[in-house]
Amino acid sequence: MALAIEIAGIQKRFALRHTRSLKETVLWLLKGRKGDLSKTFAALNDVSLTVEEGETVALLGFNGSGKSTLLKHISGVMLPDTGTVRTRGRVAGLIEVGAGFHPDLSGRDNVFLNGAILGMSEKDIHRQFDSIVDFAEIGEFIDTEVRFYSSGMYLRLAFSVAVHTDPNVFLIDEILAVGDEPFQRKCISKIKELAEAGKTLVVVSHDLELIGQICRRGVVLEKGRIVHDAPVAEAIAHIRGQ
Ligand SMILES: Nc1ncnc2c1ncn2[C@@H]1O[C@H](COP(=O)(O)OP(=O)(O)OP(=O)(O)O)[C@@H](O)[C@H]1O
Repeated sequence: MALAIEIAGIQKRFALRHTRSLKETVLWLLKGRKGDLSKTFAALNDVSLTVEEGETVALLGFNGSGKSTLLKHISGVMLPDTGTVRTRGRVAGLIEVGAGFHPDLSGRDNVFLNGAILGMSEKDIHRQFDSIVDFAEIGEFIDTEVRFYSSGMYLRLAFSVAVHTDPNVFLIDEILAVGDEPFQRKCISKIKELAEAGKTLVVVSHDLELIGQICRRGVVLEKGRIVHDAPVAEAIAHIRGQ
């Protein structure tokens, strides 16, 4: 099997923003700005992960463990400080609701904008347009500017565009939570369909029941490091401390 995702030794540091006292700042200036005034921490630390084509992987871990940051590196919206991330084929999904949408454009224009960002040709988007709007159940609101959309409506349109791009690698962050129950069910069955069609899935969720249904493999992160990589039931048991 070919690799869909290959992550080698990545590190990502963020600044810990906290207010410095006037004294600390003056001392720092007097010392000729030597040293770093702001502290940093590693949100991802020496993370290596390979995912084969067709695998369904859950990223698990407590709040702040680095799951979303890792997903953003796979999608390419974030770059590592060191190490490499390689993906094969078209990568799409839902990481942040509304990312890639322009608030002043209508739903219709955003379908074209977002579809293009995700690598669809204009012809493809025209061909799929009705199906995208049908799946999203946006109806007559398709010509409304998306800044007037509710978060659930954003999610519907973004999810619908993403699944219609025919991605090789599909990424999903917690995001489904803003959809209502019928739409969530519809998304979950679509995600299962993608998995059955041999697409690679990487899912971040605290809903362990759902994760158990969708994914076969579970990767557990703790303070920016991978601490467990196992069949999903085992990874879930690890998270639950069993
Ligand atoms: N752009 C950023 N700038 C600074 N710090 C960030 C940034 N993005 C994430 N972080 C920090 O990196 C750490 C990991 O965040 P991340 O969102 O990846 O965690 P997570 O495992 O997805 O958490 P949760 O389960 O709460 O969603 C957190 O401490 C977070 O505050």
